[in-house]
Amino acid sequence: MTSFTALRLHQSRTHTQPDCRIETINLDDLSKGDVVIRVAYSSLNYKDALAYAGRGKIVSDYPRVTGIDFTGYIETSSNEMFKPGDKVIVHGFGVGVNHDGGHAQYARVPANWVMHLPHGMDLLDACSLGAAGYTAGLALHWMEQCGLTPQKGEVAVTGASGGVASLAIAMLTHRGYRVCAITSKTDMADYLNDLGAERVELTPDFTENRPLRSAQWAGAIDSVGGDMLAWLLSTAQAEGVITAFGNAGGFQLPTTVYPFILRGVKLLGINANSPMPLRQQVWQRLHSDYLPPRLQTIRRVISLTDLPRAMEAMLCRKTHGRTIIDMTL
Ligand SMILES: CCC(=O)SCCNC(=O)CCNC(=O)[C@H](O)C(C)(C)COP(=O)(O)OP(=O)(O)OC[C@H]1O[C@@H](n2cnc3c(N)ncnc32)[C@H](O)[C@@H]1OP(=O)(O)O
Ligand SMILES: NC(=O)c1ccc[n+]([C@@H]2O[C@H](COP(=O)([O-])OP(=O)(O)OC[C@H]3O[C@@H](n4cnc5c(N)ncnc54)[C@H](O)[C@@H]3O)[C@@H](O)[C@H]2O)c1
Repeated sequence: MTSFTALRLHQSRTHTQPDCRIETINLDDLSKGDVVIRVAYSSLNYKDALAYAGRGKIVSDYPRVTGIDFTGYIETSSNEMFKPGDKVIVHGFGVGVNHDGGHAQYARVPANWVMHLPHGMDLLDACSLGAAGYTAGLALHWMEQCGLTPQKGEVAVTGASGGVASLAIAMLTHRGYRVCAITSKTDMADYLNDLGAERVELTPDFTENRPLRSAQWAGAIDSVGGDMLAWLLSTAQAEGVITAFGNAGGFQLPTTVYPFILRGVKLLGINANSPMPLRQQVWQRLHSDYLPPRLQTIRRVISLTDLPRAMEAMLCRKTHGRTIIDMTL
């Protein structure tokens, strides 16, 4: 492993969008850590696409290997928790943002960011879940902690064809929830029905901004933010539970206090960068009762060379499901 291939962003002298290069680098080029991992799979998340485009304050310094999640084998470790060949997953902790990430054949990270895969889980399925599956699982975990059950009523999932949302639909329907998939893509109905959605609705018209509307949802999982999240709050049932983790459609929240004080609606914030004990708890469930079926339908496997094109497509809302990078291709 003297040298290997990586996708790195470099600061551009002329543009806010960084220069993206697939290049040969050495271990010494990577951020520091006591564990070296041979990356088997990494994935494309919205945050990687934002980093690629230089949008938002995602990457703190350059050059930077992108990739906020990955699975692979321990190559070397000076920490006794890990031995060569162990199967592991890494996501969060600033990986791919202020520490080199998973869009490379090798990654080097501190040992306390690394998690063994749940026993029996394979590297491809684990990466197909990745940060996205963890986010969907964490949302479901907190919603159920707040009393959501399938008997309470329908659950809405917005940005429905996206990575987190596709996994959320498969997880929810597998657990017996009735799901309404809300999408702006007219050609995605068959895909969303295949994942188990009972109904597919097009993004509503937000022009009439009302504090409350007819109550529909016992719960909602929102990738979009902005007007969409405000609309979900205004259409939630009494004691409905809404999880917010996304900003794909905007970061403002033009709402009122009425859903909270007249219907007792619960708005839960979801941050996938959780402490390790919570990660381990949710990952165990992702390998048991939360394990979504249909991962093969949700994932598309590409090579590192194809990744810049996939990032462009994600920014234009032309991707669906999860995009997985196989580092051996
Ligand atoms: C997988 C996870 C995801 O996909 S999350 C979605 C992708 N993330 C984004 O789009 C957010 C990108 N970030 C931003 O646009 C900016 O950092 C935002 C949030 C607007 C804040 O910028 P600005 O108003 O300039 O403030 P600032 O950078 O001086 O920070 C203010 C205080 O907030 C903190 N902060 C910043 N970023 C984070 C973060 N990611 N997590 C937790 N805290 C954060 C800063 O440290 C700062 O606090 P302090 O003053 O240092 O105590
Ligand atoms: N809080 C966290 O820890 C956390 C973790 C993972 C993802 N996220 C966020 O969740 C969101 C989804 O991430 P992903 O990786 O699934 O991305 P994705 O691109 O796969 O999915 C986003 C979906 O939202 C849709 N969308 C975008 N703009 C829209 C709009 N204006 N109206 C309606 N739909 C719109 C897209 O078409 C796509 O289907 C992103 O905002 C991401 O940053 C947050």
